Amino acid sequence: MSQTPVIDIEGLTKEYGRTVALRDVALRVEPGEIVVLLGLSGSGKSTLLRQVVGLEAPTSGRVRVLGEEVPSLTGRRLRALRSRVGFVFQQFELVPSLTVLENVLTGALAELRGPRLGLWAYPRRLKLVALGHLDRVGLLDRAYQRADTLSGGQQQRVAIARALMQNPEILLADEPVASLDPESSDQVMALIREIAMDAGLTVVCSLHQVDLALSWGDRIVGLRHGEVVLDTPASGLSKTQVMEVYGRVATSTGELQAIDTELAAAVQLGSAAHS
Ligand SMILES: Nc1ncnc2c1ncn2[C@@H]1O[C@H](COP(=O)(O)OP(=O)(O)OP(=O)(O)O)[C@@H](O)[C@H]1O
Repeated sequence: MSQTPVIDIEGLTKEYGRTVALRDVALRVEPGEIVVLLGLSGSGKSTLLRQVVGLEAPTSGRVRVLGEEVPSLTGRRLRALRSRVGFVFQQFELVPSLTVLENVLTGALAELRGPRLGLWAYPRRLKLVALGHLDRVGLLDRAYQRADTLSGGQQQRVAIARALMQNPEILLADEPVASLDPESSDQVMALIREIAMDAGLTVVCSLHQVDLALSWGDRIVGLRHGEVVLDTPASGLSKTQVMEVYGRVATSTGELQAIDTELAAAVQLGSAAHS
């Protein structure tokens, strides 16, 4: 018997003027699944993630998340839903001049209602929780350092610790490794997967690298021009099969070239990692 999905999207269309960013998208995500949204730039990945937390209204369709009809939520009920969904971004979005620990603590601001200036302003209980999350992401020894003194991969791990402060049921990650080198990318994706498995978190993560999607996702949902063109378990799937799907649906030489370039880069990275 299938469980109640944590995300249940049907017939979702989002238009920005004449641009159709999402067209009749259906996506059902079960508790604990790690779903990778895979697609070239502009395929609609970020738009879809924004819909999950009600950052924008859909043009049409249904978006149900954790049992709530997201487009109908406003005010306190929308904030309540968002507090159950952690978000990690490509550019980390840390406050550079604050310490690592303060950045993690900002993840609890919704619970505290209102800003806090300085470490002393946070309850000791939350500071201990934040230090625990920093330990979990391997950065306990950096707690009192300014965030901007860390590497990109470390900053993304701080952002993950910050998201964990919400004790989320879903983690959304929008191209979390797009600014990182291959080694840090792998580390961050491994960490997201480990944390999700430990905590029973549901993850929806957008990526444009086929290799990473196959290594770290349970399921791959391929988007192209706002439409779902692939929805399949990752295990047993080869890079060539993924690219074949994109190849079949590519409509222009330019698009095929972009796909080829991404595939070549993925193959190169894969062979470099294994040599
Ligand atoms: N606020 C907006 N206003 C107008 N058009 C938008 C807006 N947001 C997204 N779009 C358009 O919608 C389409 C999908 O964009 P989206 O950012 O969701 O793609 P993406 O797959 O996340 O791309 P990337 O990997 O580059 O982030 C694109 O054509 C984009 O230009």
